[in-house]
Amino acid sequence: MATDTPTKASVTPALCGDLLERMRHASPLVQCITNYVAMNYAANVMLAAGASPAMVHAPEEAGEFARLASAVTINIGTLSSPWLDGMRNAARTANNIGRPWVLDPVAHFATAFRRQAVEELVALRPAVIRGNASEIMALAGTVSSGRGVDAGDSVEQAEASALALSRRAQCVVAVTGAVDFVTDGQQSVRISGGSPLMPHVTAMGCALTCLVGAFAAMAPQDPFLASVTALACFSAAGTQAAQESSGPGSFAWRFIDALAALDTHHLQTQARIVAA
Ligand SMILES: Nc1ncnc2c1ncn2[C@@H]1O[C@H](COP(=O)(O)OP(=O)(O)OP(=O)(O)O)[C@@H](O)[C@H]1O
Ligand SMILES: Cc1ncsc1CCO
Ligand SMILES: [Mg+2]
Repeated sequence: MATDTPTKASVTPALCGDLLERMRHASPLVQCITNYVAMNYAANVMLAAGASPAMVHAPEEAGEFARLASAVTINIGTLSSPWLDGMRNAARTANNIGRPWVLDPVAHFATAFRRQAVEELVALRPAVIRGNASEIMALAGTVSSGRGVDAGDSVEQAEASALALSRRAQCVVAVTGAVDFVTDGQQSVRISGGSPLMPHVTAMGCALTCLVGAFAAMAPQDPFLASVTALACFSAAGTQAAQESSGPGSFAWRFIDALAALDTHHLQTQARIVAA
């Protein structure tokens, strides 16, 4: 299908391929504060892609560790007070020393604790917010149908919210689902591919957030390119893995193999990135 279709946006599959190559070569250290569910899968996804993940979240060390990392990712999936302290410390350090950090506002609309935590974290200036459609709609103040960690809305329904959130929070917003949407408030793209099996494997979105961090580490001045590249890698690996999978179990491990085997040329010729 449409391969290297020129986009009005500044991102092309060729640029994504170059960034993948550079990321693999540098293998950036990324501090991933993610949830108990995602930790193992996300670390394996990062290693398969070529990054170096470290799941470091304790409040006593999260801020100190952020100094060592080239990017930080923060996911509130299994939030608790001490974890929130660690998140604050890491986000503050990242800001102070100019490291990009990525926010995944898992089910932030569900409880007052989560809502307040995410409000505070958004104020700490993430470079990218990555979430599913319901999470992004709710964060923009739109009525949404999310239930727990799963989306109840389509990405299409969330696009206007993503744009509004991007302008308000002054960051890139990446909404994922059947066709992903990424915007920095000025330029937007849609990325298609992947597989309907993906929402049936827990923590794929959380792992993707970590991968956005890996690319942001390599392109701190261009979080839009970093986000699109991570999403394009997931789409390409997801399409590939689904061809041989008999269900979500085999898909989960085949996806890791497909990500490790994803070559730059394949990404450059097969990525389906279209200006929105
Ligand atoms: N129906 C679908 N078809 C193709 N790809 C999909 C589909 N749904 C989700 N994806 C892909 O799955 C990945 C994870 O996105 P998703 O929106 O499911 O995250 P999430 O809801 O935050 O997941 P989790 O909270 O379980 O980590 C993305 O790469 C996205 O493009
Ligand atoms: C299932 C689940 N519960 C809290 S976080 C998480 C991983 C998917 O977001
Ligand atoms: Mg999620």
